[in-house]
Amino acid sequence: MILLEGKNVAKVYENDRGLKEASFQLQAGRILALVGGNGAGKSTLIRLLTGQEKQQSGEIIWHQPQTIRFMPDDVNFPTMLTAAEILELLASLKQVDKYEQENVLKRVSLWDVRKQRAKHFSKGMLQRLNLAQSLLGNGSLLILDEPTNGLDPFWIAQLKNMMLEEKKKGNTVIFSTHLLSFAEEIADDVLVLHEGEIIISGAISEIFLQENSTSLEEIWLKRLNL
Ligand SMILES: Nc1ncnc2c1ncn2[C@@H]1O[C@H](COP(=O)(O)OP(=O)(O)OP(=O)(O)O)[C@@H](O)[C@H]1O
Repeated sequence: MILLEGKNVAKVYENDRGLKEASFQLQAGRILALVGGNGAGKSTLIRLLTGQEKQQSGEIIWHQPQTIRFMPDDVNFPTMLTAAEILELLASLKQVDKYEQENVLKRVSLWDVRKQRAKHFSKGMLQRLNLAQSLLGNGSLLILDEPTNGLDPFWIAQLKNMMLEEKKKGNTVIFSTHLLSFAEEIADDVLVLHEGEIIISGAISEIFLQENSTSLEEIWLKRLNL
């Protein structure tokens, strides 16, 4: 089932970077990887999907209205607050009760340190708090911008499980990453961006069949004639 369609969607900044006339279809109930190098346009596309920015031209047509849960890549928590206070603040915006807050803090192993101020947290702990806030609530579309940033291999494996749990519940997951292997392992669909343009898109299994390859890296390099 189609979740949304983008038709010639463009958001180009003054430096001529951003997203250039992208057309795409995203499927509901699946895991989609937005892949690309630095500055490829992944976060720009995510900001358009979350409504943080508006495209300059083209349109995004939602076939199914969604409540979005979002994990940004550049979160600035008020670190004078404790982890529990930060989560409570964000939970109140989503009207999420104490029980769910406790569950989610346990899920990311921050329950024992919930009374510590976030300024004493490591990068990985802050990223887990960021993940925790995105898991709160019932939004059927979970968007994660570079969720593996700062996470060690154990937590990357946990993150994978959480994403698969979301899919099992019937939710849609969209995430951005530089890590092709992570995308291959977890995603059903992929959209590869390069300098603001989509160079590969579709179901990963079908792309592998068509390209007679089982490596996104190989296909990506071939597309770029490298
Ligand atoms: N607010 C902005 N003003 C000017 N240029 C911007 C702005 N936001 C993004 N850009 C430019 O658009 C391009 C795409 O940026 P974007 O953040 O979407 O890339 P990305 O694929 O998420 O990259 P990264 O992996 O490095 O986070 C970049 O070259 C960046 O310089």
